[in-house]
Amino acid sequence: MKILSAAQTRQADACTIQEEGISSTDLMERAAKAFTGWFENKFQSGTEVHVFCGPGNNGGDGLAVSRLLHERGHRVQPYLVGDLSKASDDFNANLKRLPQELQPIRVQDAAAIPALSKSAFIVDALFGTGLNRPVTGLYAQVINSLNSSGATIASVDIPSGLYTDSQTPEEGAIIRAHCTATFELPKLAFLLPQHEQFVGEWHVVPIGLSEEFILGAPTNFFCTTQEDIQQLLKPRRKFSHKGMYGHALLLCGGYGKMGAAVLAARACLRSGVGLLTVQVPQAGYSILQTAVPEAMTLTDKNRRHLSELPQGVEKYDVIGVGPGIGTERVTKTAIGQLLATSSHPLVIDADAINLIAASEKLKAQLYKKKLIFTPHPKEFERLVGKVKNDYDRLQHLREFCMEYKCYVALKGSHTAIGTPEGKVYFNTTGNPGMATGGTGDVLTGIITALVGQQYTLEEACRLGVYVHGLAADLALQTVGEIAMTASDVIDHLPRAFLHLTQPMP
Ligand SMILES: NC(=O)C1=CN([C@@H]2O[C@H](COP(=O)(O)OP(=O)(O)OC[C@H]3O[C@@H](n4cnc5c(N)ncnc54)[C@H](OP(=O)(O)O)[C@@H]3O)[C@@H](O)[C@H]2O)[C@@H](O)CC1
Ligand SMILES: Nc1ncnc2c1ncn2[C@@H]1O[C@H](COP(=O)(O)OP(=O)(O)O)[C@@H](O)[C@H]1O
Ligand SMILES: [K+]
Repeated sequence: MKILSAAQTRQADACTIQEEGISSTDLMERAAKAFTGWFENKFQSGTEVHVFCGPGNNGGDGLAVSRLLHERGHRVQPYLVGDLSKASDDFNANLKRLPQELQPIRVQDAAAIPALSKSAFIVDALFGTGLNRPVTGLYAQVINSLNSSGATIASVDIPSGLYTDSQTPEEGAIIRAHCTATFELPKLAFLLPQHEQFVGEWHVVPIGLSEEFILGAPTNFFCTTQEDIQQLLKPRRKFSHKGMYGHALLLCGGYGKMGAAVLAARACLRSGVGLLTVQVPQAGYSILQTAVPEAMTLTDKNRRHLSELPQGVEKYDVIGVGPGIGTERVTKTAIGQLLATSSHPLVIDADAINLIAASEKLKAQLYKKKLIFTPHPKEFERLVGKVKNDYDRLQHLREFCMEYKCYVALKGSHTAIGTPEGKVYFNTTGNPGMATGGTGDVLTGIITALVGQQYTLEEACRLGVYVHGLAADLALQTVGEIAMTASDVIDHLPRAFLHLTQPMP
């Protein structure tokens, strides 16, 4: 699913109106109905709803929502905020359509807002994607007052004051919504951790914008949907054998961190790899053989750390390296050898990233390789330097991938997958139960297995990250967020793959 800019969203609205031969008021009615349906579904009926409307079309939506909620039996109070001399035509049309009983309150001073009960609902329709400067003055006072009211805030399209696709200036006030229903497509701002406090839980509500326009609109940003992933999955062939699903090598584990190798290996095997060899320091031999009998185990000459590559490293179809390996000098030498000798795809995680990040010599060896990096945000900053904010991080992600022609799965709540073409795919599965040691090792194992099965590097990243989060979402039903461990995620990989391979409805 594409993510469009604010400007493209306006064009999509205009194009839809022209294509369908409808008026902009008709499209607004559609948007208001979609919001109202979502709101009622979420909050049930009979509630007290205060709708705050700004002067533009977002405010117009608010007025239409007020009318529709009133018709459906809610106790509704609309508010008109600010200078109405500039009100949009569709705002005015919807103001006229308000029934007699709904007398709006004019707010020209934040003091005009009555105290709202904590059980009340606020619909935030002050500004949408047409915001063109930071919110200050009266509007900021209103926003601050609503934020501190304690009532539940539901934003129409986007929390008012938040920029859709670029950094909101610090001086601008922003609504802190509990939830947001956005029209047709997710907005880039929703996917960034720095906006969690503003956006809350968000949902996309379709309003039938022009498919043709969306299809042709250029963008670098996408959200991965289940449908996208189901189209990527390759069924196993009846006469296939293990040799057709790749022989993967994992270089993982170190003294005291052999669990990282076990987790990556178990996840790799649960993700369909044909054969798996794991090389661990000598101290890990019995651990691996006992914990993961399906994997072949090689030992390093070093007792505690990775220090060498196995013989015949070229025979493996893919190599996953990093979890638990530490940053000893001997390990750095081994990573250097790996980058120098292997022509096969590498999945590079954890301390392998840290070692590369700290060495210009190793970085210089990254060119012309088939590489996937799976850093968390700290590891990513070690690679690219300190970032200023989440937009800056995205820009660094795109530049790093374009420079080294590599893939990076930048992990987080919405893991962002950067590609050599400068595109970014945001993941939509996963939950905070995954914020626990070892879940990243699981991801390394999954992606390594998928590359081994001849998925392209891009497919392996998107599918791997999606199924990793899906397994955790399925684990929620039995273990919940608090008790979830990395092993629970592995244990739910079978259900996650089953879920994806079942026929689409
Ligand atoms: N187009 C369609 O058909 C559909 C659109 N839809 C809905 O429309 C929304 C977009 O509407 P929009 O483009 O009218 O912009 P909107 O967000 O209401 O704000 C613009 C107004 O605010 C003002 N203003 C801006 N920044 C300001 C600031 N910091 N402080 C103070 N004022 C500021 C600006 O005035 P000016 O810049 O001239 O001062 C102008 O008056 C979209 O999110 C969706 O909800 C849906 O109904 C589907 C159909
Ligand atoms: N709040 C969250 N919501 C969704 N996914 C999360 C959340 N926190 C962490 N994750 C996922 O969990 C994994 C954590 O990886 P990482 O930090 O490398 O852990 P470790 O190094 O302990 O294995 C990543 O895939 C990340 O996307
Ligand atoms: K809004």
